[in-house]
Amino acid sequence: MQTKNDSQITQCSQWQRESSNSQSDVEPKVRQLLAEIAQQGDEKIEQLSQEFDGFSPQWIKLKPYDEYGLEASLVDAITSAGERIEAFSQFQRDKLTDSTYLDDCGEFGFRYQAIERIGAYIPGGRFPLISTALMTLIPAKLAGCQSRIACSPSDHPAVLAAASFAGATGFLKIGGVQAIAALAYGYKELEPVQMVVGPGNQYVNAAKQGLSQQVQIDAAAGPSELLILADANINQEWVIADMAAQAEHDPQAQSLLISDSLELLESVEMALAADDELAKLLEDKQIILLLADSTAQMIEFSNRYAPEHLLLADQRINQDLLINFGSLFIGENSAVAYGDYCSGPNHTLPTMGTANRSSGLSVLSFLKVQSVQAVSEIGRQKLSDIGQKIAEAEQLVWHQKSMTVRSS
Ligand SMILES: NC(=O)c1ccc[n+]([C@@H]2O[C@H](COP(=O)([O-])OP(=O)(O)OC[C@H]3O[C@@H](n4cnc5c(N)ncnc54)[C@H](O)[C@@H]3O)[C@@H](O)[C@H]2O)c1
Ligand SMILES: [Zn+2]
Repeated sequence: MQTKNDSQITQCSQWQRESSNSQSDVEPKVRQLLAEIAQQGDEKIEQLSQEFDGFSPQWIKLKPYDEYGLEASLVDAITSAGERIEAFSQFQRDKLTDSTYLDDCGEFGFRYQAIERIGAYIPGGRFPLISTALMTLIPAKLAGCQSRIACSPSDHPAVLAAASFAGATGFLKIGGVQAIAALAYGYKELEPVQMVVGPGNQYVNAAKQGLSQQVQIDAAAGPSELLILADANINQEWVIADMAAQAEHDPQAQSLLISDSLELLESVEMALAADDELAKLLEDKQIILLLADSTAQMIEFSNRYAPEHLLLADQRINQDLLINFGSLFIGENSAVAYGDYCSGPNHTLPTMGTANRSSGLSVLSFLKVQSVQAVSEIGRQKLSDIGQKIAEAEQLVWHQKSMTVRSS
C-alpha cells in the first residue's frame, strides 16, 4: 500500500523509537553531588536544598486529608480514586498467598514479606501531583511496608492531602538529588529506607540510578508513551483525545496509532490537520500514524515496541497475543487517562521499551519473595546422600561434613 506524498502516515516497518536523549552532563554532576553527600552527610543535604530550592529540608506533620481546605468535590474525587487504587492493591495482595508443599524430605515453600521502610518521591514541578502520591504510597501501605516516607519539594495542600489519604507515615519537604540521598543514606532522625520509588526529573532519576546499590529502586519512568491498535471502526474523536492526552505529559512524550486501514489513518490525519494544536503534535512527531499490512504485523510491531500504555481498539486482535506492555487498556471505553488517575491499576509504568522485561509499580514491587524449608528426619538422610556427593566433587569439605554428620 502506498501513502500520499505529503502524508505523515508511515509504514510501520520503517519506524523505530529514537533512543533516549543522552543525560551526559546530568549524570556526572549528580554522581559528584552524591559523592559529596556521602562524605559530608546532612550538612551537604541542607546546603543543596538551599542552593537548588531555596529552603531547608523540613518535616511536615500531616493532618487528616479532608482538613486541607480543598474544594469538597476534589476531596470526594481523591477519596474515590484512592479507594479504587486501594481496592486494586488489596485484590492483588490477596492473590499472593504464602505457600508450602510437603514431600518425602520435608516442607518447602515461599512467603511474601514487605520491605520495611520505603520512600516515595512526589515531584514538585508545576502541578500538585495528587495521583503520584496515591499511586506510590497506597500499594506500599497495602503491601504492608511499615514506614512510608513521602518526599517532595512541594508542600501544596493537595499534595499533602493526597499523601495523608495514601497513608504516608512521614512527609519531608525536600526535592531533587538531595531528597533521594536523604532517603537512601538517612537524614537527621530519618533512618535510611530500603526502597525509593516515584517519578521525577532527570536529576531525580539520575540520583535513583546512582544510589541503586544502596537502595532498591523502581524502573525509571521516562516520557509517557501510548500505542493504539485500531481497526477501521474506532471512535476517532476519542482516540485523538487519548493521543493528545499522553502527548501533553512531556514534550518528549509520544502517542502512536497503528492500523491496517489506510482510510482510517487518512481520516485521523485530516482531523488532526484541522486543529492547530493537534496539527502541531503531528508535526512535532508527538503523534505518529503508522500503517500496517495486517493485524499480524500490528501485533508484531506492538510486541517489539513494548509501549508503556497499550490501547487495544481492534476487535480482531486477541489480547493474549500482546505480550509486551506496561498496562493494557482493552476496548475504546478504556481511556488511558482513567488509568492515570482513578481506575485502580498503577500509572507508574516502564517506558522506552523496558516493558519487554519489567513491570510497573504495584503491591508486588514492595514485597520480597522468601523461601523457607524444614527438612524432616527422613529428609536428613536422603538429602545428605545427594548433597555430600556434590560437595565432594566441589571439594568443599565442610559442606560435605555438615551433611555426613547428619546422615547417621
Ligand atoms: N512517568 C510518570 O509517571 C511521571 C509522573 C509525574 C511526573 N513525571 C515527571 O516528573 C518530572 C517532574 O519534574 P520537576 O522538575 O517538575 O520536579 P522534580 O520534583 O522531579 O524536580 C525538582 C527538583 O529538581 C532539582 N533540580 C532542579 N534543577 C537542578 C539542577 N540544575 N541541578 C540539580 N538539581 C536540580 C531541585 O532540587 C528540585 O527540587 C517531569 O519530568 C515529569 O514528566 C513523570
Ligand atoms: Zn497520562
